[in-house]
Amino acid sequence: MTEPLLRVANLTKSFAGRRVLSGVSFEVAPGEVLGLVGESGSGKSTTARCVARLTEPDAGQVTLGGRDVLAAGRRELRVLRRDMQMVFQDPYASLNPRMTVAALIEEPLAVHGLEPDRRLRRKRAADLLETVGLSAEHLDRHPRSFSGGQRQRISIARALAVRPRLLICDEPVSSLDVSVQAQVLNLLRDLRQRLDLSILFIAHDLAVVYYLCDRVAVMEQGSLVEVGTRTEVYGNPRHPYTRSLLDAVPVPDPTDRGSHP
Ligand SMILES: Nc1ncnc2c1ncn2[C@@H]1O[C@H](COP(=O)(O)OP(=O)(O)OP(=O)(O)O)[C@@H](O)[C@H]1O
Repeated sequence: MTEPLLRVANLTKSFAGRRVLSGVSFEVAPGEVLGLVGESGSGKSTTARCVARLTEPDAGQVTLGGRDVLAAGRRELRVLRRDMQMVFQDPYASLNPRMTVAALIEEPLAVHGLEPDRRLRRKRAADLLETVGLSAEHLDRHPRSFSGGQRQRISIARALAVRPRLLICDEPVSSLDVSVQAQVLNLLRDLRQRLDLSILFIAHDLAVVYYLCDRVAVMEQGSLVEVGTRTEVYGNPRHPYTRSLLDAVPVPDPTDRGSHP
């Protein structure tokens, strides 16, 4: 089996004495999309934040490409974070409204010292906008002149600027209208293939996860209760919690589709 890109083992976290994560373990292979599903409050965002070390877990291991994320010092953590970029739920909150699109996309390049030449940085920002389905003409505009879906495309361009190997997407389409959700999901699906990206994709919407993910991990009250391929989990859920999640919403019949989205 291929070496996983991301390996998470026994992640544990409490806030103010209340256990929020209890021994969470999973892996993401190179080029794989793993969906993390579960009800609100089950611990999905905390898991993502612990993986990127935006929240310090109490215990557990996280390795990215075999490198220990939780033991990394400041400099090494910066390098590791370049390889795992996050896309958040709310593109209205995550993009600084005072910055132009060019500045927003160029900022991570400057932070990581990746493209010192100003002209080349701008060229890269223009290319990235086209990669996410926008146009270089948008470079000098501010986030306020874009719709929610366009802003999420800008967030994705910003995340891709440093050429990460892993995208951690925390509910990236749940603040968008349904028709726009489909466009952003298509973009992620396309990017994953074109750039050979791995994605940890967090969502409470099971249909969205079914559409995009190869494997699915189901989280209940801070524990993973089931991990399997999309077809296994949706077609033959083993855990009662997974069954109750699936019963609550209409999800496409997995036997209707091929094995790959
Ligand atoms: N910084 C924090 N301080 C205290 N409690 C927190 C903190 N962050 C998260 N929690 C609590 O941890 C639990 C898990 O939250 P988390 O956001 O990880 O769940 P989630 O599955 O992502 O839910 P949602 O879909 O609503 O974001 C919740 O009860 C939440 O209130």
